[in-house]
Amino acid sequence: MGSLGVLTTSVMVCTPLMSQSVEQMVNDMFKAKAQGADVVELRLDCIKNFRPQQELQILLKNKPLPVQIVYRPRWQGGHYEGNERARLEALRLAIEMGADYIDIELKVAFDLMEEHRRTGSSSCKIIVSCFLDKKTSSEDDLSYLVAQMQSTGADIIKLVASATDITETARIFRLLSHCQVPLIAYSTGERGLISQLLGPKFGGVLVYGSIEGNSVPGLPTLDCLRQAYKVEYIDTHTKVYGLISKPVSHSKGPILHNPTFRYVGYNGIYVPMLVDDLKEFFSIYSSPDFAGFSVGIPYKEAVIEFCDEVHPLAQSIGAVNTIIRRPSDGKLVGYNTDCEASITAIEDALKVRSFTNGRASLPSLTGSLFVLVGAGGAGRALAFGAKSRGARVLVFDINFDRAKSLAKAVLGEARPFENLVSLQPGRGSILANATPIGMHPNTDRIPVAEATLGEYELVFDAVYTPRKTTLLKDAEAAGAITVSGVEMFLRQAVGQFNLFTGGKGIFAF
Ligand SMILES: O=C1C[C@@](O)(C(=O)O)C[C@@H](O)[C@@H]1O
Repeated sequence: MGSLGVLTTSVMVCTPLMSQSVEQMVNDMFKAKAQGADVVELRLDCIKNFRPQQELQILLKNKPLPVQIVYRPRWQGGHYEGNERARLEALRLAIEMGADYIDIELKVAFDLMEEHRRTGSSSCKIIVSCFLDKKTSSEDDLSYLVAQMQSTGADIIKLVASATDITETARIFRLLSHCQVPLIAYSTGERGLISQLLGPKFGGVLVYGSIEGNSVPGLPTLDCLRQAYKVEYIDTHTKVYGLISKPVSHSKGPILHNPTFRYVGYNGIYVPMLVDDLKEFFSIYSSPDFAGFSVGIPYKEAVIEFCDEVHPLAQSIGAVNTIIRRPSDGKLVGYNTDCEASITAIEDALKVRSFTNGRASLPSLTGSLFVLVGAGGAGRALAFGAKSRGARVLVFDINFDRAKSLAKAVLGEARPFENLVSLQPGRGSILANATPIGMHPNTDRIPVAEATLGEYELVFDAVYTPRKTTLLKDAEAAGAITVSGVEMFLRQAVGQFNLFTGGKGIFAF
């Protein structure tokens, strides 16, 4: 097992503040400090009717931690629309007044740097920055820009590119690894999030995090960076694990796997990966640094094609939710930890009910009717689990062919989705939802008719955000035993964690 990453003192966590008034900006600086920021970026261009002379003084006098001053013009994606001379004058003033860092755009950097060198006795460090808008830039373009920024003599350079696909972020990692000058580089948006989280592994000097309640897409919160990811422990040896999914932001995987890695002293990080194209993804992130993956909706079946080997259970289910890059030969090996996770969660709930009712015999699924809604990756795992315990599986899916094919594989039955609302399953049946119906943000939907819920002995929902879905609430009201997707989530994650760390039986239920 790897050892915990080395505590790096070089990575700084910075909070961009876009407050609209100076008072709010000062308040937010204190909030950022309390939440773990090392430095704040003050976006002067967001302050309404900003008056540099008076207001810079207030900001710099009251700063509780080092500040980066940014006065971003419209032509670089900011809000400042006024005169360019006045803007540069404000930046000069900030240097004189004791700003710790000034951010200047590449286009104006040569002149300002020259002036700073001539007059410069100040300790203010200059960040030369460049923002690339929507269109994707080639790696050569990016390297050229970095070289240009470096040639200004900047203390730090900053490059921000938008990412239309997670694979574009790999360019950022290569730039970070090769740059001679301290480099801040990241891709924006949800697809670029890993550039923030993994930046320190590849040599990035700064990670951005937002204060609670001011969330920005693609920007983790300070609390998340400090508590879940512990960015200060990420080093070049840190192994990367990620959840490949779309959507991905609902996952609780990062807040479960990261602290657990640390708890057992394993130098790993687990990050959400919003993937659009599996083929492209696996071809780009093929290095041993990317040591393993969880697989979420909608990719659990499709991902099999990209595995070099598939564990027999996952092969028979036809769905993989865990992939390990085998250290000895780099091959991708697929597993399924969903199947045992979901079935044992259901069995344990039945056992608990049986004990509390004082029944002598242990309940079993043998012979029960198992009504499954959703024949995707999670549904397949449930169907195979139920079948292995001797249940009769009845499958519904909006895609009837998909339902039929799963029913055939588990010697069960498929019925058209429209029939689900009128299904009368009979007492003692089990209902399992394996569709995203009811998942955040569309939490008020349920996959079956509420009136039929009273017939089920147990209702399971694979959805775990929210923890208690509307389906589970209604089922509980109808008297059924309910099993939350959180149970399945935790159990599959334990299986995954043991595979990731190679530490057989570290945790078990
Ligand atoms: O179904 C799930 C949940 C999950 O997608 C998540 O949300 O973290 C992770 C998957 O590995 C697992 O099979």
